[in-house]
Amino acid sequence: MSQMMNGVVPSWGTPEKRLGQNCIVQPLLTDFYQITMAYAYWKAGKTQAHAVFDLFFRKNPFQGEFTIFAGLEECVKFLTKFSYSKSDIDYIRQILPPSIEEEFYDFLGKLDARGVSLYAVKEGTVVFPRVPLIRVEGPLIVVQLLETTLLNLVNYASLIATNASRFRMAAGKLKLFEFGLRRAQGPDGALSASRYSYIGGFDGTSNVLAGKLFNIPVKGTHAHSYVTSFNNLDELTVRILAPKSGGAAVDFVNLAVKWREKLVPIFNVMLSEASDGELAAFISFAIAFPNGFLALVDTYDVKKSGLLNFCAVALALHDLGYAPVGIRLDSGDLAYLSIVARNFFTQISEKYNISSFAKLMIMASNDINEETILSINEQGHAIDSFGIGTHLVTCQKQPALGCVYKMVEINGQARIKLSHDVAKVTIPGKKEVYRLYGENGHALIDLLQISSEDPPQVGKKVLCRHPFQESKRAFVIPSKVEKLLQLYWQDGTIYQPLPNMQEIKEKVISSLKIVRSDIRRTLNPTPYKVSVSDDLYHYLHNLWLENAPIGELS
Ligand SMILES: Nc1ncnc2c1ncn2[C@@H]1O[C@H](COP(=O)(O)OP(=O)(O)OP(=O)(O)O)[C@@H](O)[C@H]1O
Ligand SMILES: O=P(O)(O)OC[C@H]1O[C@H](OP(=O)(O)OP(=O)(O)O)[C@H](O)[C@@H]1O
Ligand SMILES: O=C(O)c1cccnc1
Ligand SMILES: [Mg+2]
Repeated sequence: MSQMMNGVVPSWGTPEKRLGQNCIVQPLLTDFYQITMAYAYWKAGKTQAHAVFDLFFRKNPFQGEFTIFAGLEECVKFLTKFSYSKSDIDYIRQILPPSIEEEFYDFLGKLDARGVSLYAVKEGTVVFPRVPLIRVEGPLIVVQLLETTLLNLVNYASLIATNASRFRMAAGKLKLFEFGLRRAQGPDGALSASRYSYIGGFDGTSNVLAGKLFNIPVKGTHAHSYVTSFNNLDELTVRILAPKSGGAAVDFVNLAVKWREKLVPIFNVMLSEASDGELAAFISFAIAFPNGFLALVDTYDVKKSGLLNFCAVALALHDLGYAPVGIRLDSGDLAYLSIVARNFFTQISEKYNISSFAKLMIMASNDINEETILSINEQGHAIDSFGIGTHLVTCQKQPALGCVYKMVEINGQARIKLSHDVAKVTIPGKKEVYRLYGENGHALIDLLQISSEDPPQVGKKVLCRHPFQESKRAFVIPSKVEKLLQLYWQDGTIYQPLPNMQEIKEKVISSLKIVRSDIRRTLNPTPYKVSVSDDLYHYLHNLWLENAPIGELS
């Protein structure tokens, strides 16, 4: 059975949608320390301070070497409605100490994001460690207050989109359906999982609310409980079905039973081994959905019962002019059973001259992860689609992406965050990011520059340096230069149209194509290079020396 929602609804269209997932994305969806810092900044007279923050991550997830950036639309929408309501202020008053000056609450009540500018990489782009995905500029207090919410909106979205894109790469052209609602991290996790796995390459979801809110195709089969709820054929109260082209209804139960008897020699089983309850369940489901009959065949025994019962009902439907859809396997050796099923379908197709029978859909589910798909591919199989829940939505292999939000400039002065771990030292200053392409269309390197530097030019040699290892540098002559950070929000308006879900989905596909296959592969992928310009290299290291205290040995 399958349902597809039609009509193009922008993913942020109607007021109804605004009340959906996003009603919980509001200024109080933050860490308390942002609000205490806001007071301390205010008290310290920093209301006019102007800051620049970068949002970036340091390590790709899933032992991979790439990440898909997602969540931008939600970030921009958050800015459009960033302001504290009266009840928000009343609540903040309750949680802050009584010593807080009353004027601070007046100040908070008037805050909004009109003074903020937000630059970002396009949603759906393949991104790499240390590259600023979002640059936020504006009044210190406001841009600080945005930190937690922006990170929350980007981290899981990007993690899921990346996970989904990895499943997509493993599955090739096979269909992928997200079945994770029951296993997801709460209702919001589930909705985000459905939305961003669709962006990352899935074809549909079982999550009905996600379908309604985001216009994602909704798909579904049935559960084992539907099968176990039937004991025998006598229970069936509705027993007839009219042919698809109209006319008198026929005894559909009888038709299916006759087919089952005829099929017994093909399946080489004893009729007594096949479950009558399962046959009754399949018959009733086919009567309910004659045009979308897809049956779960592993409740009792795939070979001895499920496939035989399915084929009997599918052939009865075919007699009446309906096209059955296929089966779902949810246990056992999925590669092997899919081949067994396909062989039966092919035999029946040949014996009864029904070509469509050989192409019945075989869906597999049951705790599937990226490795299962890769292994099943190696073994050989006849699966057409996968239903994937737990491993996709919980990102079991790596449950969080570590995006951080770091101050890089205050009042025009660059800021650096030092660390004993060199990889954690921030790259200071307001920066631009350029993606430099080689002749074959593949991305060669990302280059971070101080924003006042001239952009690199096509055909002109540019020195790209490793940010921390002096000896690692390379000259690049780019065939194409792409400026990654674009302005999305300024002066209280959305500066350029936000792409819809379909466009973001396409961006993921086109963006992955520009990444070399050795960077994309699962096993020991090659790291992509992210570099700094020579000027930024010196700027960074001078500031590092200025800020690093000189120790004394004793
Ligand atoms: N051909 C295959 N190659 C690799 N992994 C497979 C293959 N077929 C199934 N799997 C995976 O093996 C695991 C089998 O799960 P498990 O051991 O719980 O058995 P099961 O089939 O679910 O049994 P049951 O439902 O009867 O308890 C699942 O994670 C499934 O995705
Ligand atoms: O395995 P996942 O990737 O999470 O995919 C979703 C699972 O959810 C359903 O059953 P459920 O696990 O609830 O019950 P069952 O496996 O015992 O049938 C379905 O049959 C899948 O097995
Ligand atoms: O429709 C299905 O088959 C389905 C939906 C959710 C979870 N497991 C299976
Ligand atoms: Mg299961």
